Amino acid sequence: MVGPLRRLRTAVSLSALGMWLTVPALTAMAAMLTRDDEGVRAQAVGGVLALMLLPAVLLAPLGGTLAARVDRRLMLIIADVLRLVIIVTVPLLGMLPWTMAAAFLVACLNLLWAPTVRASLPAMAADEETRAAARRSANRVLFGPALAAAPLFAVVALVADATLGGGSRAGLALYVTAAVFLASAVAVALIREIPAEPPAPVPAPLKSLFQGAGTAAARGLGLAVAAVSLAAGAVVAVARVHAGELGGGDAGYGSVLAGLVFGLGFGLFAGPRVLVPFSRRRLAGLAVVAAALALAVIAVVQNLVVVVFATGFLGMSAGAAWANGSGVVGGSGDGDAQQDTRPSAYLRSVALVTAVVAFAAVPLVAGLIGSHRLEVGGAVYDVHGSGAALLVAAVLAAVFGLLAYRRLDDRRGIPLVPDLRAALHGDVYTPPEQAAAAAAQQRTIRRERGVFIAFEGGEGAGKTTQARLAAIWLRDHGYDVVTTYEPGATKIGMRLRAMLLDRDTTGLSDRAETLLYAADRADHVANVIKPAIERGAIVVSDRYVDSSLAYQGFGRQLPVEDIARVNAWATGGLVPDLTVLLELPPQEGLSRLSAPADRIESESREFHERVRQGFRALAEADPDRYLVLDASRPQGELSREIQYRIREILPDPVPAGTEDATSTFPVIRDF
Ligand SMILES: Nc1ncnc2c1ncn2[C@@H]1O[C@H](COP(=O)(O)OP(=O)(O)O)[C@@H](O)[C@H]1O
Ligand SMILES: Cc1cn([C@H]2C[C@H](O)[C@@H](COP(=O)(O)OP(=O)(O)O)O2)c(=O)[nH]c1=O
Repeated sequence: MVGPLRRLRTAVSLSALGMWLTVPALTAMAAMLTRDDEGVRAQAVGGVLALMLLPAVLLAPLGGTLAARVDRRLMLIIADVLRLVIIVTVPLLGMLPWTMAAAFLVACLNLLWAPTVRASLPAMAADEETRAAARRSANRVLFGPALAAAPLFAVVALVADATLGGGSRAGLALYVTAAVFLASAVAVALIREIPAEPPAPVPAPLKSLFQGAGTAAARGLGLAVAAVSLAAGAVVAVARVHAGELGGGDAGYGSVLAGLVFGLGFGLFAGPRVLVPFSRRRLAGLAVVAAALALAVIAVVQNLVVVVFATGFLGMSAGAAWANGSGVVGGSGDGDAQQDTRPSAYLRSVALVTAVVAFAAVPLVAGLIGSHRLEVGGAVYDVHGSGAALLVAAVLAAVFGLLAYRRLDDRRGIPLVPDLRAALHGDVYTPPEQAAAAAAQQRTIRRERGVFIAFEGGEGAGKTTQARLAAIWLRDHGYDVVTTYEPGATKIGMRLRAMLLDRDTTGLSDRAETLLYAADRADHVANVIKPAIERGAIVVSDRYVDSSLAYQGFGRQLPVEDIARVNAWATGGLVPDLTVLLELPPQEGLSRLSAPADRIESESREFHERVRQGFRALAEADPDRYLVLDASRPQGELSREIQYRIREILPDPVPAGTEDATSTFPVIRDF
């Protein structure tokens, strides 16, 4: 049954193409019929557009109910044929009132046709899986052809310009549209049967609007949606007239519409996928403001190419605002009636009603303002009514957008620019005060527990020696000390160490090596370091995270931030209280070693030099946490310096609470 489904999809796509073509074709006709009076012209175009949306606002549920009563195949054919007939009569009669009536009637037929399509596509599917896919693809079938319709209209307009005289130009697009409907009707007729599936109920836009948003987030988004719908609606409403003023004609009009639909499609697709660490709500608000700015550019810059690109940007911003916004309220955002929620129905109603208002009001305002020639300081400006009306709409959209941004903002008090910059680098921004407070809190928490000291440095720098000396000294002072090392301090760790350091391990990728060290570390922290710290012990570790940053980051030249992130996750963010860095030229350290070189030790000289520089850079970036020592100095001197520094961070050797216990100790008296 996949065959018939595909055939139906093709037929319906053709019909959808016809539906989208009627928009520019009918508006162009209206513009042509009123070409002598600029004010009337803008209003005629806006009127046609508003009439095309009005049925969706007023009659949407009725269309759905009616569609459910008639045989689907018949309904699709009737809708195609009637639309064809109406469209063909428009250029034949060449009258504005009929053009406007045609817009309304075609839109009513669209209203019968669209729910039929939604119910028919899944019904043609053979099994449940294809049925679900067909249901999901219904939007693509209905809206996708808009992408083809705008450029097709532009091409038809160019052809008409080149071949036909003034009066019949706008007619060609309508004849093409009629032909597309005819092709669709024939294609549907060739399909033998379309089984019925119970139709999904179509919500009433005005009722949704009246019922309200339901949630505060949806109310904020309502403002955002109103703003982008106003911006996009304003452009569409005056695009024909504005393109004419900029010397573009119908082809220019088609290009502007193409810019809008392609931008919109791209924004809907890419919107949720960009700047992933960034707040979706903030992004939705910003996208609205961007759309308003694009509208201002369209209003002010009198150049058709700029206008086309700015319209594309406007569409993209509007799409991104919609996609991110409807994600916030949990709606499907793509008009899928199957999973409709109250907020998403509300948002769609807001979009629809605002667009109708924009279609009707923006040309009216344009007509009221009219065209003027301004002379400011010798320079002459042509002020077109359409441009001025767009500017008014842009200001309104910007105000709505800013209000929406403020209402939606879920990161109040966090400055936008660093937040954006961090998101561009793939991070979530934390303000310095917050980060410092968190770090301080972490430090006090750790202090109340145990202490964690790491020894770092290149090969043969003396880490093992100094860690051992420090542990002996601490134990002498009555501390519970755990000495440990990386890699390989746990059972699993030992096996990882063997893999990592065995010279027979060949071809291990740098990333895999990083992850194996991190895996060893995760096990080490969970099973050795953390339990010891929690019971109040002092942990002395020979190597820790910084080794990975230096060896795998600087040595292997992998992105250091990535390694830091992986290790932060592996260790649950455990950072040493003190890191002792023993600094030594690699040649000197390597020459101290007696055992045969392992896999890492036998790396090149440049590798070890980079590791050394890496350690230095890490220490410089966080001087409070590091004690950097010249490891070529005598052992005794070094261990004394280390002791001085450790003393500063040591807790009271008698654990807190012990004194209380002692004071209540029964006194032993000698009777
Ligand atoms: N400050 C020092 N000066 C000279 N030799 C040292 C010093 N510290 C350690 N050594 C020697 O260098 C070698 C490597 O020391 P070790 O502590 O195992 O280094 P690491 O653990 O950093 O690889 C050992 O033979 C050790 O005795
Ligand atoms: C902990 C760790 C070690 N290494 C390397 C550095 C060393 O060359 C090697 C083993 O550590 P090392 O301390 O040199 O072991 P030993 O002193 O017992 O030979 O592992 C990394 O590359 N990344 C890491 O994260």
